[in-house]
Amino acid sequence: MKPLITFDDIGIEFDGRALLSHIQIKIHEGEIVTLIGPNGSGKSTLIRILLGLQIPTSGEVVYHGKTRIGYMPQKLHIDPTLPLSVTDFLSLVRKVDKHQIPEVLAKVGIEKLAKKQVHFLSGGETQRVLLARALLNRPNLLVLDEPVQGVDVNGQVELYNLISSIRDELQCGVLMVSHDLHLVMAKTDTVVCINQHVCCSGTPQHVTGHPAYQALFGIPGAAESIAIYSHHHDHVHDENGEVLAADDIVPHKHGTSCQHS
Ligand SMILES: Nc1ncnc2c1ncn2[C@@H]1O[C@H](COP(=O)(O)OP(=O)(O)OP(=O)(O)O)[C@@H](O)[C@H]1O
Repeated sequence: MKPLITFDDIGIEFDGRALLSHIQIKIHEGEIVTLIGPNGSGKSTLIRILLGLQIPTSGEVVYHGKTRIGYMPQKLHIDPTLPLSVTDFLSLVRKVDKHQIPEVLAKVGIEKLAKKQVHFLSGGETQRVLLARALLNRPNLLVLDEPVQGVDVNGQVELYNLISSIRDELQCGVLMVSHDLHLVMAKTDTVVCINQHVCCSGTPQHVTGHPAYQALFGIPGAAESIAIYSHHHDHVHDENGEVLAADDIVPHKHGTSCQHS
């Protein structure tokens, strides 16, 4: 598979503190890469760096050839007093060829909503409109920041299936942020877990093949709430997110104040 972009040793600091360090990720044509990580771990910042909206403190994004990015943000922000149909909304995209609009609406399965006001759309319909917008101008890299936000579980599965079939059809690369590895797993080629640095990465099978992960996913009902970031790490972070050297890891000593058994 041909590489599309590489995050090459990306680092970024805010207020003198490292948020991301030495991030190395390559995305290929036809590959779905899912970024997971705790809240505030820098997933959206990494996407902002890719979009050129944030300058990294170190490293660079390498674009291998011509990259046309289609971006789907987390949420749709539109003035609720503004009457705007789905077609009007998609027409606002810069340099859009309006003839493409019915085509992208059909691709995401909402051609019937072309004239509907965007404020009256359901959560799932809104996400499909945002996906349709990302597909305008024929991208070869789709960047999706939490594409299933505000959608019920069945709708989430449908959206992941749709993203996967779009990838199959367009052979584009896909980089998406997800909070739910459990649902997205079947539709992902590569999972990258970031928490300041790349903690672990590989196929979902590789990540979920770990005994600690399997133990958590094996408990019905527990998976959704606790298993998302539960894979094994070969290192320990301190309270600032820094990786501790082996010598600095102090084993826990039980005492009278312990609240556990
Ligand atoms: N321009 C900025 N200046 C200062 N701090 C920033 C800036 N941009 C992001 N941050 C901080 O960086 C941290 C990471 O934010 P980011 O949105 O990238 O995390 P995330 O992993 O996408 O989180 P979530 O899962 O909650 O969406 C946050 O604490 C945020 O406040």
